[in-house]
Amino acid sequence: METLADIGEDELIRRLVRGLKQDASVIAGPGDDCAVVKGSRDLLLLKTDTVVEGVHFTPDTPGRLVGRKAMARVISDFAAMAATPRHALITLIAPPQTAVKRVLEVYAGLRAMAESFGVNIVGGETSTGSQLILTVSMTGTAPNQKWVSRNRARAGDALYVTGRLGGSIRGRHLRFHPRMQEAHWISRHLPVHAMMDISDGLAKDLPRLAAASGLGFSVDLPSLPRSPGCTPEQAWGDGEDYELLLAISARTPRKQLAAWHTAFPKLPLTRIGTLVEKHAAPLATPGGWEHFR
Ligand SMILES: Nc1ncnc2c1ncn2[C@@H]1O[C@H](COP(=O)(O)OP(=O)(O)OP(=O)(O)O)[C@@H](O)[C@H]1O
Ligand SMILES: Cc1ncc(C[n+]2csc(CCOP(=O)(O)O)c2C)c(N)n1
Ligand SMILES: [Mg+2]
Repeated sequence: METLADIGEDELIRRLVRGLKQDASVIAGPGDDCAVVKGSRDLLLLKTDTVVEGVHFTPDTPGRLVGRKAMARVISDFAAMAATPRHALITLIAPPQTAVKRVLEVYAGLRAMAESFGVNIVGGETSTGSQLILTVSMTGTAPNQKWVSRNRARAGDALYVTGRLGGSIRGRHLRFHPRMQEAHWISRHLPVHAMMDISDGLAKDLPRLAAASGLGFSVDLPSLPRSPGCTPEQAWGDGEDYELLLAISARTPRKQLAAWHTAFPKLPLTRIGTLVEKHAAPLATPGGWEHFR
C-alpha cells in the first residue's frame, strides 16, 4: 500500500489539486503563497469548520464521504445565512502511514460537493498529526446585501424546521444535502426573522437561536418531524441533521406557507413551536451534542 510517507508532501499536493475545476473568479489557485480571487461589491461572508476522525467520522468511513461531509457542513452554514458560498481553503492533517488512496478519495468527495454548489477550491494547507483532520474555510457572498441572521427574531414568532430530525448517525450525517435552494426560497418568500442550520441537535441549537434574540421558546416535542424509527427525544437531541431551523412572523399568511409545498413537494416544513419572552419560557428538555463534556 502506497502511503503519504512514500510520496511526501509536494507530490501529495500535486495529486490532490490536479485538474481542479475553477471558474473565472479565480486568478491564482493552489501553487502560490496565497490564492488570488476577484473581489465583489457584495458583502463577504466567512466560515471555517473542522471534522476530526473519531469525532465526526471513524477510520472505517469511506474517504469520499469524509470529504463530502467536511465540504457540505460549511455549505450548510452558508445556506443557513441564505448566502452563496464561493471560495474554499482546505487544511488536511493526516498520519504519515495513511494510504494515499484514502486521501485522494477524501479529496474526490470534497471536490464533488464543492463543484455541485459552485465552490472553487483555491488552496489550503497540509500537515501531519495523529489522526485524520480536515478543515474547510470558505468565503461567500450575500447578493444585494441580503442575508438572514440568527438574532432578529421577535416574541411570538413561529418556529419551523425543514425535513425530518434524528437518527443521523445511521448514515445521514455523511450524506445530507445542504438546504441551499430551500434557504434562498425562504429568504425570498417568507417573512423570516432568524435562521440557522441544526448541527448540535435542536436541544442545543434552538436555545442558541432564541438566546441570540434575547428570547425563550416553547416547543412541542411530539410534534417534531422525525426520521423513520426515531423517538421525539432522538429528533430533539441526536444532532447533525443539517436541516434549517427558522423563526417567521406569526402573521405569515397561510397561502405563503402553502407555496413551500409546491416549491419542495418532497421536503416537509413543520411548525414545531413558538418564540416567547424569556420569562415566559417553559423549562426545556436537555440534550444535544457538546464537544467537551
Ligand atoms: N476558536 C474560535 N475562535 C473564534 N470564534 C469561534 C471559535 N470557535 C467558534 N467560533 C465562533 O462561534 C460561533 C459558534 O460556532 P459553531 O462552530 O458552533 O458554529 P455553528 O454554525 O453554530 O455550528 P456549526 O459550525 O456546527 O454549524 C460561530 O460564529 C464561530 O465563528
Ligand atoms: C464517530 C462519530 N461519533 C459521533 C458522531 C455524532 N456527532 C459528532 S459531532 C456532532 C455534532 C456536530 O459537530 P460540531 O459541533 O463540530 O458541528 C455529532 C452529533 C459522529 N458523527 N461520528
Ligand atoms: Mg451552523
